[in-house]
Amino acid sequence: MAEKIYKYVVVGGGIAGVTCAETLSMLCQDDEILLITASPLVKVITNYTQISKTLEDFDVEERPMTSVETTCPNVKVIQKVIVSLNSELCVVTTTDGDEIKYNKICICTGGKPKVISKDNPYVIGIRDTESVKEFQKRLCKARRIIVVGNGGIATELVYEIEGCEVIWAIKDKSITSTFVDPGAAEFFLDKLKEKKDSKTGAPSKRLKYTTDDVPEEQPGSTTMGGALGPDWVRDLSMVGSQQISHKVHVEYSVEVKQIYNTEEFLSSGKVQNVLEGGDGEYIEEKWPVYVEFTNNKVFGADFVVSATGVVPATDPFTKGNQFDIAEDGGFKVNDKMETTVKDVYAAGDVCSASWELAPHWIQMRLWSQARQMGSYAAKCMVASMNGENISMDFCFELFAHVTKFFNYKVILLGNFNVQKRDNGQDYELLLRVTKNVEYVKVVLKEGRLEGAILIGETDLEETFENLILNQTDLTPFKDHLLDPNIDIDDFFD
Ligand SMILES: Cc1cc2nc3c(=O)[nH]c(=O)nc-3n(C[C@H](O)[C@H](O)[C@H](O)COP(=O)(O)OP(=O)(O)OC[C@H]3O[C@@H](n4cnc5c(N)ncnc54)[C@H](O)[C@@H]3O)c2cc1C
Ligand SMILES: NC(=O)C1=CN([C@@H]2O[C@H](COP(=O)(O)OP(=O)(O)OC[C@H]3O[C@@H](n4cnc5c(N)ncnc54)[C@H](OP(=O)(O)O)[C@@H]3O)[C@@H](O)[C@H]2O)C=CC1
Repeated sequence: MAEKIYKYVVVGGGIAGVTCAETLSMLCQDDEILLITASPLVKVITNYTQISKTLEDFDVEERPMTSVETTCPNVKVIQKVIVSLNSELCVVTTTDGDEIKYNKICICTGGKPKVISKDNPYVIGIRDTESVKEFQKRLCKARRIIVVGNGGIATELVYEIEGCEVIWAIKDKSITSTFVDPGAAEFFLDKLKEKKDSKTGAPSKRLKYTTDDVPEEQPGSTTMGGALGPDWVRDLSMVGSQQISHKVHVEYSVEVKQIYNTEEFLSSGKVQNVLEGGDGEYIEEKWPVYVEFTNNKVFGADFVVSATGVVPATDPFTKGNQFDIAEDGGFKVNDKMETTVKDVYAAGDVCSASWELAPHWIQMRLWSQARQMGSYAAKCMVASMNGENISMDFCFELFAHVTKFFNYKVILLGNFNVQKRDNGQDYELLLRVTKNVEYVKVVLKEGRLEGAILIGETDLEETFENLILNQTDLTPFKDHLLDPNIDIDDFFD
């Protein structure tokens, strides 16, 4: 019998992989598509709505992997971990020695948390459902934890945790710096100090599956499940062991210098630093772990959460293959989502966009981009198979992200933090702030809109999106752009 060769293979059961497989299934209804996932639960997008040209909203559900076969009958899903790729022979090998042949393959293996002091038992990272369970198990007994990092996970955690003191250690001079500017950070600070009565927002109505509902993971497998995403904190109990509501201390402009266990610390001769740096009231207590920061202050805690970003999970594929790897560790992909190895595509957190990026688009490892890349990669694979040309998807024209921080709606558009700075160009910032209600910042370059940060219910997103895309010269209207008494939609009609 002839050896089976799959025309299309997709690796990864996260948003990028599942979207890629679903799109392939739709485009090639006569072909069998193989989706290989290490995790028994896959991530599926539901309730997708396009809010505007580039802004999108959707829910994400974790479902048993077989659900993809139900909705896409020409997709076969198997739970296996890929350990190597032979790109010459177009074969991937799994932990149990199975060899799978492909014509075209898309790697969507996501990322792993970039955990500081990875082997320290008191330091944990958060990525998937299992790691959150571990976090909750520890939190319910904890009186104080240290959260290191200043991005999405840290921001969501420090806002949600109750009944446990949080020391939030950040490298920067302002909070949430991966997403917002210092002005918006200041706007958020009130919420950080606010006493929380109970969880705000409606509980998620989504179905929840756990790994107990599905077959066991393969023995010996350490591969993680898909990354968590929007709303991951909403249904979770984030309560420690103390009778306190919400107590966060931000330690600014620091990095971790050293981590000690109790014995190491007590014999280190640095006990005095706790008195100087921490709240003196805790000096009598013994903590399981002590963290010394670069400002020489030391804080004791029950455990440390390292929310310090992700490293693309390229490992099993790189050995013996000539992949170009970007500085951030991802597979470099071109404008057709092709890696530098023939017939190998990559999408989602595992890849690094290495085409000439549109002026108002940046890559951030986000749920929406995983979906967009997975879908576009599938289209590129099919176009290549059919010898057709394909133009870049419109979603890569403008960076657009909707999320929620400190219970505010947050919309980020374009070059919102002047991440892409043209040297020699003057950028002008316009601001409109109403304390506890909204924060609006726009970035102008030569009178044209470059980007915007919209916090609160501003209703400005669609107009600003158009202004960035059209590059309208706003010089004559600049003074009215953020005037709350002017209906900006009418202004530009
Ligand atoms: C706590 C948390 C909160 C987040 N919140 C948001 C948010 O609010 N908004 C937002 O936009 N983004 C958010 N993100 C980011 C978002 O979740 C990711 O960008 C996105 O899910 C990445 O999808 P992916 O498919 O590329 O990778 P993943 O979801 O990581 O999926 C990778 C898949 O590959 C599989 N795999 C890995 N290695 C192998 C292998 N060797 N063999 C076979 N299979 C393998 C894994 O099991 C998994 O199924 C959050 C991330 C985290 C961790
Ligand atoms: N609502 C949303 O949109 C959310 C999105 N996410 C996404 O999930 C992924 C994982 O989240 P997260 O881990 O928070 O990653 P992020 O990339 O959002 O943030 C990581 C943070 O850790 C800092 N950092 C990196 N290394 C160190 C270090 N050694 N010591 C101290 N700080 C360090 C980074 O600073 P620097 O940048 O200076 O290196 C950055 O502030 C990200 O892709 C994120 O975008 C997560 C939660 C919510």
